[in-house]
Amino acid sequence: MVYTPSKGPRTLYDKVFDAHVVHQDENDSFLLYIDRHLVHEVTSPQAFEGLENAGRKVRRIDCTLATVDHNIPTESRKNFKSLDTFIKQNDSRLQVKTLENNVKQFGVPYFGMSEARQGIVHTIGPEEGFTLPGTTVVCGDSHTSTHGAFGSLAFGIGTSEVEHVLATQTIIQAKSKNMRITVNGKLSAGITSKDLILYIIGLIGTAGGTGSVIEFAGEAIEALSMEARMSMCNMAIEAGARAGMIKPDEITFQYTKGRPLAPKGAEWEKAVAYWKTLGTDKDAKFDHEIEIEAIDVIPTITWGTSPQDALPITGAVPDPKNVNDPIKKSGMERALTYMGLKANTPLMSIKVDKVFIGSCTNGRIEDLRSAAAVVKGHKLADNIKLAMVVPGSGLVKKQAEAEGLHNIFQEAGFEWREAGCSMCLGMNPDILNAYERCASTSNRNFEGRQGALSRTHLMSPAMAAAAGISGHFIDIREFEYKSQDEGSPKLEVTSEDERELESAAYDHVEPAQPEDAPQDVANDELKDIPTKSNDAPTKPSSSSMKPFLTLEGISAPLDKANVDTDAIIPKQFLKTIKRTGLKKGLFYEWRFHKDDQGKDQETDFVLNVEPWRKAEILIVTGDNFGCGSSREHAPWALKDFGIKSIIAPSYGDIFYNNSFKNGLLPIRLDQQIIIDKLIPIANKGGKLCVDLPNQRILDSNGNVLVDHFEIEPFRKHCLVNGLDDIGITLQKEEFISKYEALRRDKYSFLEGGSKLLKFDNIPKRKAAVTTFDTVHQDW
Ligand SMILES: CC(C)[C@H](C(=O)O)[C@@H](O)C(=O)O
Ligand code: SF4
Repeated sequence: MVYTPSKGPRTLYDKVFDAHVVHQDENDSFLLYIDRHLVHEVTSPQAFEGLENAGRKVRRIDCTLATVDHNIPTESRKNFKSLDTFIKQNDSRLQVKTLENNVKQFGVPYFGMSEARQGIVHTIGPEEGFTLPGTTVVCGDSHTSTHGAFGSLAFGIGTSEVEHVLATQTIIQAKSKNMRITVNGKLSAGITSKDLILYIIGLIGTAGGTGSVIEFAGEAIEALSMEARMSMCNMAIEAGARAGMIKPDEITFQYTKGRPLAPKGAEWEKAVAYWKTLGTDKDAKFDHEIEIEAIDVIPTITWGTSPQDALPITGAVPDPKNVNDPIKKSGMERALTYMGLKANTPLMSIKVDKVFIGSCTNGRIEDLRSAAAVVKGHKLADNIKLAMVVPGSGLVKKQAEAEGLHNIFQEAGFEWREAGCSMCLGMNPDILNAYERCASTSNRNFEGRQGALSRTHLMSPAMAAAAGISGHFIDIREFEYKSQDEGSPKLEVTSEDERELESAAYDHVEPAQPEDAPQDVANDELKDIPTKSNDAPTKPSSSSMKPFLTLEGISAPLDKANVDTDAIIPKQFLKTIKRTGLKKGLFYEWRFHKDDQGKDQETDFVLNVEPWRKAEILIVTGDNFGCGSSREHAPWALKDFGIKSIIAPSYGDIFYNNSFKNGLLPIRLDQQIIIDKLIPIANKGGKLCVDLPNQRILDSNGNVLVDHFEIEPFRKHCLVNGLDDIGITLQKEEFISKYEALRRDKYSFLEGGSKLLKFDNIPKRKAAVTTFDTVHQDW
């Protein structure tokens, strides 16, 4: 179907969406062109494997950029010789080496561990100018929303979609709703965008943005630097939104100009002229509008196990006694127990064990500057067991060192680390021990996130640094700085300073490379990397789906809200390079506890008890099932256990999407209907029948319990026919090529992409890691 964008006033999201429609099908499902695809080691192995098994290539290596971030140790790389000696955890090493093998095989530009430009995907994209205004950006990672700070449409995808994008450079999408959050007035001195976004999530909740793309607008947003805008959009996903976006403006252009991959000369002018047209039109309609007064925002931290558990630092731990909703009340009680907190305790009296400054939310140069300004001249409090600063990228680290920030941190007792995700989710050795309390600048405080039974409090870099110095949470506005004399602390950086420092960050000289990196990766013995899956009878690719028609099976109740994907499958199970074998990890922290010998023992969690051990349908009473991370391991684990359908009031967007790609049917139903009609049956372990063709739910006697549930026609079509998305999209080659021709002309400033990256340290003849000469590959 030919797509005709609306002629009326449009939002920023509408405009970027419209500019990328390759094809619209009858069912209101769109094929969107993807300009930028970031790849990391956790969510890509199965995608590359699928590609290889189907004999497909990466369609646009110039639109693809890979790096390693989640699994890598953050200790000094001075003695880095090879991945074999440096990464001690076998599964982490395997995942990193698998990516190195894949980028080599498929010719994808890649920043490996011996590259100064390596870093967290969401830090390196903007740094390199790979992320550009008005583009579509995807990555197998939920915090891809970060890039929306440039006015790009940026969202996280699952592994099946990573494979889809690698193969076709497109993605199948439904149009989201438009939501605008306007922040009027100016933020008070010392209040950061992290405080603001925590405040917003506290207000609208982690499901507040579900189904929507949020545009952040208003005077306070326009005054933010690009890095501060990135922290905001980074956490849009924590508000349940598909993406967060901010209109590109002079601040955006200044930040972007001169980046290695930003357009130059006439192409730059052409690009800016286009980018200036992207702002929301005056009379454009939003489905939801929220207005906030900046003056109301004060330093904000979280107390519980969800980012929405945010409170002003002057507040106290909430009391479940004051809550009527039974699901909320029990969630609050559980969070208090988990966090080891008593109701009504003033937040500022809570002591801290560890401090983590870093992550894709707050691991950029401005974040480190504001933390260093706090730390300068102080020492860590005696009760702090560990405080670490982990720059978001090698270039951030270099810049910080050029400014002497590392000395400030180290003199105060902080550890100064190498770039990576680190303790944000602890897939590497940086984890909290059980019951340790951490002041963290990351974005998620889920149970077990930073280590089993760990306790995370989210806050801004300045607040985390101040907690380290004080030993307990403290209001940054009352903190006594010692560094006024030298022009520090800089809670705000003037745009002039900023420009100078930013350009310095990219004016780097490549460090001398260790002998066997990365040009010699080709010679590395990648013996432990299976290039083909051994344990599956059929080759796994996204095409191996059985049709879903009716399902009759035992139903199990789950009386919880905001079940995040970290809870569905904790991080330690993400290190697999396969799609199978994840049954043990499903709800791991809830299903198992350790006995005295450290062995796993089953708890009385519902899925450990007969008859629910054989449950095929999960009935969830609370909202927002599967929120958080984009890990497709969540539906893989559910399927591996035997769950084939989930019924809940609402879902995290990415999880919802990922489920369909794996033949797992998520059904949205009104909470009251679930509680009244389905839960009584599930509580008894009774059977339910999901009839997808007729969109209804019956009991085992054939009585209709729900005579209609909604499902998008395209998704239903694919499920009942067992259709493979990639196969469907490949039939639209004609439209994709046509779009690419238009793009080469109209958006010529996007051409070139990551293939323009220079790897000065890699002698041409040995450039095995990347093959830049093939831009458009034929199928
Ligand atoms: C590993 C990845 C799938 C995950 C995400 O999607 O967010 C991770 O980055 C996280 O923060 O939990
Ligand atoms: S949220 Fe944490 S783990 Fe996820 S990409 Fe960002 S830094 Fe990495």
